[in-house]
Amino acid sequence: MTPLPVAVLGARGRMGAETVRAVQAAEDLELVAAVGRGDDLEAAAGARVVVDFTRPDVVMDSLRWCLDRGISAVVGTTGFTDERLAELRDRLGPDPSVGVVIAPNFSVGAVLMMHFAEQAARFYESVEVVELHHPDKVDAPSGTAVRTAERIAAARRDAGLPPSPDATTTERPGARGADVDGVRVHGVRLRGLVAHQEVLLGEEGETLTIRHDSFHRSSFMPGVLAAVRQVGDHPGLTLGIEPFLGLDR
Ligand SMILES: NC(=O)C1=CN([C@@H]2O[C@H](COP(=O)(O)OP(=O)(O)OC[C@H]3O[C@@H](n4cnc5c(N)ncnc54)[C@H](OP(=O)(O)O)[C@@H]3O)[C@@H](O)[C@H]2O)C=CC1
Ligand SMILES: O=C(O)C1=N[C@H](C(=O)O)C[C@H](O)C1
Repeated sequence: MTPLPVAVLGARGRMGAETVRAVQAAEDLELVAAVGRGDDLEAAAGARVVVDFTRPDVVMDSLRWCLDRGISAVVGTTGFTDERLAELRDRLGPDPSVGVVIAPNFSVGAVLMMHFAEQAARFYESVEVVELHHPDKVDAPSGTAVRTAERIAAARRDAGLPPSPDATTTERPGARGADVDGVRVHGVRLRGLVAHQEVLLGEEGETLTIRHDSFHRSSFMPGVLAAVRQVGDHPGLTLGIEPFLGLDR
């Protein structure tokens, strides 16, 4: 079997370096380029799949480059707005020949945490999200927290639930977190942490806490490799790795 040629962008970063190691260790994959800031992107031209763990401000240029060359992409970089997704759908066109997977979180536990939170959302009057990360993270709230809040908000809307109760009338800016689709999201940045999230749900007399912890970036690799192996069979835009885990049914 010929190994699948893979390039990693952001290869000297925290996630990129972990991905380089994971691709090198996989017998069915071949690392053909490890591209960091300042390197020529053309080095990745021989890849069938590009993995991007760079920065929200550079990822779109890399994706345009991939799509212009018919290369599939697996993207963990955060910062995908509706406008960005619309541009990608537009570029992929009605009959795409390549796939783009954009996942806010590749860890199986985090995907399950979002799934469970969505299931639980309709049963509780109150819900808030707390995301906790290492202090070198540049974006807040995390992409995972934004996606979790959006999914919770949609589930609450479908169930006809009103906004979570909140009597706050005076507030220091930020004290109640960010409002994401009507769900409060709080961010913690603390040395020693990697990537963690709690979804707190409350009803009269009880609470439910759904917590996920990534203690090491190796936790993201099974999801990254599953997406790399399958993206070619999923032409067009795929959001999240749920289809690769059988969680979209
Ligand atoms: N989906 C998921 O499961 C996960 C997603 N992430 C996301 O992935 C992204 C990266 O995270 P992380 O690895 O911690 O961040 P890092 O800052 O450690 O890595 C980003 C790397 O990209 C490099 N870079 C910047 N510009 C370019 C460019 N034009 N071409 C190639 N490389 C470039 C940076 O170089 P330099 O430092 O020199 O600027 C840096 O080495 C973030 O958006 C983060 O939120 C993180 C963990 C899991
Ligand atoms: O920057 C990180 O570290 C992480 N970023 C992603 C996010 O913003 O959700 C995924 C994970 O939380 C780690």
